Amino acid sequence: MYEVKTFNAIAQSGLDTFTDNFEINQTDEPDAYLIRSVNLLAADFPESLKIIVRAGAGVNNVPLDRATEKGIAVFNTPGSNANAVKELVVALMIDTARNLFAAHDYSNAHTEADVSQRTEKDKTKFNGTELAGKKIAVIGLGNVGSMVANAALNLGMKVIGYDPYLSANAAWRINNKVKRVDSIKKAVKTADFVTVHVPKNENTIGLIGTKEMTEMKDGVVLFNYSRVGIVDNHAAVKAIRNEKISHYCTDFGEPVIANQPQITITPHIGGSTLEAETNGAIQGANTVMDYLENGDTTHCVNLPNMQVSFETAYRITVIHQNVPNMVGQISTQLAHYGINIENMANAAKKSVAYTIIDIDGLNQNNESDLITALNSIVEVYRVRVIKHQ
Ligand SMILES: NC(=O)C1=CN([C@@H]2O[C@H](COP(=O)(O)OP(=O)(O)OC[C@H]3O[C@@H](n4cnc5c(N)ncnc54)[C@H](O)[C@@H]3O)[C@@H](O)[C@H]2O)C=CC1
Ligand SMILES: O=C(O)C(=O)COP(=O)(O)O
Repeated sequence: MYEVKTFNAIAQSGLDTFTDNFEINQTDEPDAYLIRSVNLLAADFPESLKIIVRAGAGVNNVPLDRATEKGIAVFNTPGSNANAVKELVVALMIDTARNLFAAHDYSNAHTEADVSQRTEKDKTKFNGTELAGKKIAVIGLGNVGSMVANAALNLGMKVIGYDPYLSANAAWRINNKVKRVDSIKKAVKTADFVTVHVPKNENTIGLIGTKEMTEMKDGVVLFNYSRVGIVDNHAAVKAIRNEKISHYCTDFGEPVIANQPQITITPHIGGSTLEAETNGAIQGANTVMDYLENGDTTHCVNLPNMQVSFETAYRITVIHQNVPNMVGQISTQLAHYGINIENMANAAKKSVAYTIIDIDGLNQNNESDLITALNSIVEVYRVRVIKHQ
């Protein structure tokens, strides 16, 4: 029986996905965390913890290097909430183009009797523009960005995309009418709307700052539905004052942008739909089960992605440093305990590697000695022995 501790609101349909081999509880010694936006950057992890699954996209709330060194695999559920973000960005583009929030506030501002009078009175104040024919720059063309780009094309917009690290899979999803360019400057130069859909990391903090805003067209509408800090909010406030930006929409409030008519702040609700929460929770539960029962690492963000069919009675998995002679050291220990390897796979991702060893026989008396011996290899972060279900 594996124990799963949850943080944040995890959809019941996801919790119901777990089989009887898993128990959801708030134990201090869980095998798995299933989380959303909880900030774990300063958290201590219990020794029992083997996997953290972020139901959603962004893993900037998890200390990835520290998790790796503790032998904890970290996963996300890519794409599970992308459509929700896309629809919100499209809604806000229409809102800003048609002055929807201001029009709503105007109609309701006074007494009930005023509402009908106001219906015709000042409507020219709220004249808008249409999206068709306008240009949008999409920075980051992954799960969310590709959907925003394709939706914008369907609305009759011209779309320019910038993503220097685009995966082949993501590239297939993008309509070939999206014009791809090789710099942010080229992407934003003539765009009426600029939207950013990149992960938050050391390379993307301040990705859109004063310099990039200066390169934008006067009157641009800017969106940050990625993370706080990817767009420099201080620079955005200045650019609004200078009439460079006409409206800024973001999912991440900060005091510097509070209570300003040209700034729309939503309280991090990009992925908050019934459908997205359901997708993320079900995908997350399946990920927890697959890793704990099979050792597979599809969509793992800190280990190489491996999927090896589990045909034998036992599987040994080892998370270790990516240095020479690891496979040699591991197989020497297995030989020492008289264990014959049926199948072995090894892959690396930057400084970390993952080895899967399938075996048919394991003397139960030797199991803990074997684990101790493998764990005593200094470059090893974690060893697990999984019994075939
Ligand atoms: N507001 C909300 O509720 C939500 C926010 N997000 C945020 O949006 C981000 C993107 O989400 P997904 O599209 O699902 O992730 P993704 O991983 O599918 O796509 C991210 C894309 O950004 C690209 N990229 C990375 N660095 C870049 C750079 N410097 N310049 C241009 N492109 C760059 C990558 O190549 C990738 O194609 C997440 O990391 C998360 O922070 C995601 C979902 C919900
Ligand atoms: O998936 C993401 O990256 C999100 O930002 C969604 O966050 P949430 O799960 O709604 O707290």
